[in-house]
Amino acid sequence: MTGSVLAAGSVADTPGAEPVIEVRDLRMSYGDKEVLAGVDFTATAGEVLVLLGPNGAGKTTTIEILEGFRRRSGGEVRVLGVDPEQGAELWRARLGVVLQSWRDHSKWKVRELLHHLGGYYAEFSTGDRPRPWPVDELLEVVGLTESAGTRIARLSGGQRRRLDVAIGIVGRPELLFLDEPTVGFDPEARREFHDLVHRLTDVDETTIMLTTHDLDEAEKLADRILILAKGRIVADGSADELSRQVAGETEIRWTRAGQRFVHSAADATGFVRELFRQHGDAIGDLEVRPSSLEETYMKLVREAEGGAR
Ligand SMILES: Nc1ncnc2c1ncn2[C@@H]1O[C@H](COP(=O)(O)OP(=O)(O)OP(=O)(O)O)[C@@H](O)[C@H]1O
Repeated sequence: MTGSVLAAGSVADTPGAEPVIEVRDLRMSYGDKEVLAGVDFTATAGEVLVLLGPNGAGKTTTIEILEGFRRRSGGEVRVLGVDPEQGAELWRARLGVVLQSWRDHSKWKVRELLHHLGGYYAEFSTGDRPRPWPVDELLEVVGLTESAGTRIARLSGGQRRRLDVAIGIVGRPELLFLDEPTVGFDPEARREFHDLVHRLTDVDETTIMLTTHDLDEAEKLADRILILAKGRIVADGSADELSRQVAGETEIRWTRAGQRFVHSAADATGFVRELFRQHGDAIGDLEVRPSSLEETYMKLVREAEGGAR
């Protein structure tokens, strides 16, 4: 890997300039089956990246490779400046990983478990980032204060997921991976979780990479959305940037003579101009709506899969 664009130390002299995640031409096959066929992206400090893609696209595989839990077939990866396959204990302490629900330790009480796990991070404490997160503060942050003395086996699904998040952040990670974090959350828990994500990035400048199938959630949380399809990143940008990337999707609605009309146009401005030229004052209730993330997502995935638009 010597001489590559990812060579360690290439930008190390400029504090803060080094990307938190750098992925170049990442490839992964399971046996004969190629799941990742050349994935490229970067993440910078404090960004929230949302990885979207159809079932089986390779989102979990990608995240597991970045976490150092899975060996890649090819390509170059740096996470916090380190190849995850070489990641030592100190590197691991700087990462937070929220796995699917924490099933063991069901007899432990919430506070005990967090206190216990947090203990492992004390030796990695720094002036900038005192570790671990004080348990009471952490309980407050994830909304589990009232369940502090509850045995894990007795938590509801949503509370358990909050505990998963608490476990992921107890070491005050610089980079946090969340794989479908809000599955099973009720709307209130979901909103609180979104607030928590914003707090983590605002207060601690934590970089967050998460997967979800909830496009509304993606739109609310993401600084950048990555769409993975057919083994590649087929779109990379904010929700607005992605919708601009997809042409012909602006929806125009209006009423005229008591009737409702809907039309999709690539050149919405031109269409509206023509509409007024023809019908002028007869036009009412005009709405021009850029395509939703769902429409954009569907279109980009279908294009990647070579299907009909
Ligand atoms: N350990 C494994 N051995 C063989 N194939 C695997 C393994 N793990 C995943 N796969 C396959 O790789 C592909 C990608 O799986 P992955 O779980 O990464 O996708 P995903 O995008 O996270 O999917 P979902 O949205 O359904 O969670 C799937 O076809 C899956 O069956």
